[in-house]
Amino acid sequence: MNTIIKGKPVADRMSEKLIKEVEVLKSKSINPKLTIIRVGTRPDDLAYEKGALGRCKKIGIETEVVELPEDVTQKDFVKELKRLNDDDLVNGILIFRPLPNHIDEGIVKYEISPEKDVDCLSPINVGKMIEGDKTGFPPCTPTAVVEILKHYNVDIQGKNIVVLGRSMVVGKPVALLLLNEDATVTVCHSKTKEIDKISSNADIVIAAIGRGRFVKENFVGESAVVIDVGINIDEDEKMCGDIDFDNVKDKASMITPVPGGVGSVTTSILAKHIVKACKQQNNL
Ligand SMILES: NC(=O)C1=CN([C@@H]2O[C@H](COP(=O)(O)OP(=O)(O)OC[C@H]3O[C@@H](n4cnc5c(N)ncnc54)[C@H](OP(=O)(O)O)[C@@H]3O)[C@@H](O)[C@H]2O)C=CC1
Ligand SMILES: Nc1nc(=O)c2c([nH]1)NC[C@@H]1CN(c3ccc(C(=O)N[C@@H](CCC(=O)O)C(=O)O)cc3)C=[N+]21
Repeated sequence: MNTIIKGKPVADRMSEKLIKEVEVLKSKSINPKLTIIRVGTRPDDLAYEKGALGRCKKIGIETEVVELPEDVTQKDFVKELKRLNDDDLVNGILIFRPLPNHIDEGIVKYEISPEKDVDCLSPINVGKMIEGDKTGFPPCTPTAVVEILKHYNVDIQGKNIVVLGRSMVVGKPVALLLLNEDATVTVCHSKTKEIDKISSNADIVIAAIGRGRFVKENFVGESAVVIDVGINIDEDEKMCGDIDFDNVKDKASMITPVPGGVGSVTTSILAKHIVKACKQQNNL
């Protein structure tokens, strides 16, 4: 028996709570605001932008997109970022990644104000995440994974969790967040040997490798919980995850779909971070 665990109920429950919180802020003449910095028009970025703007609008969060040309200089990029850091009306800044090659993320990450860094680009927020300091902002997608597990009452404490992928965007932070929730975490990557054996021993498998339908039933133990973070486009232009859903679904006890899974919760976490940043900046 398996249960398909969808993102929408998680996102909807979070939204309801956020709508009320924003109403309270607005009654005090405080208007939470997100500013997105997008360089160029990558389809990935545009997909996320559409979801984020829609979600914020529903919740009552103001939004603005600063669209910079593909050939924007590093100097102009940083100038724009500093302007937003100094703008008291902007509570959260989201910079789409990856940035073009000529803009050095290693410099940008030290420029964004940690108080407005709602998707964990700043090393200050990375440090807070490692320490489990709740005043920071862990990245939205890994936080969405933890939120889904908690929403569906999946035990995390003491469980063996295998994370497939070790990027700074998903794999590494999700492993740290789950470690902070008292799981025993194993992180696998492209150099891991016998990855299917390791993965199939886990109580919970989290896939974030960026390869469409790569993970088959031999990666999944009987009754494991399977969380699919992947967003890929297949040969038929259809969105699919890193998990081969049809191949795995009967073996898993719970499994997230793509679309309709983790991706749909990511934008709610972003909205939650904006409200949190806004409150912190207003000493509430
Ligand atoms: N739902 C959402 O909101 C979001 C979804 N995503 C999606 O999540 C997925 C992962 O994204 P991201 O982390 O940025 O991707 P990256 O390409 O940055 O990282 C992929 C990771 O997977 C590992 N990997 C690649 N191939 C294999 C393999 N065959 N076996 C084992 N490990 C492998 C890589 O290992 P190594 O380090 O050794 O190279 C790397 O650590 C993508 O599909 C992306 O679209 C991303 C952001 C948000
Ligand atoms: N700093 C930064 N953080 C990111 O997390 C980040 C980024 N930059 N750059 C771009 C990629 C890509 N990405 C997507 C997220 C959701 C959808 C998506 O399609 N979401 C749908 C739901 C998809 C589903 O249902 O699974 C929605 O919001 O409605 C797509 C792409 C985030 N990224």
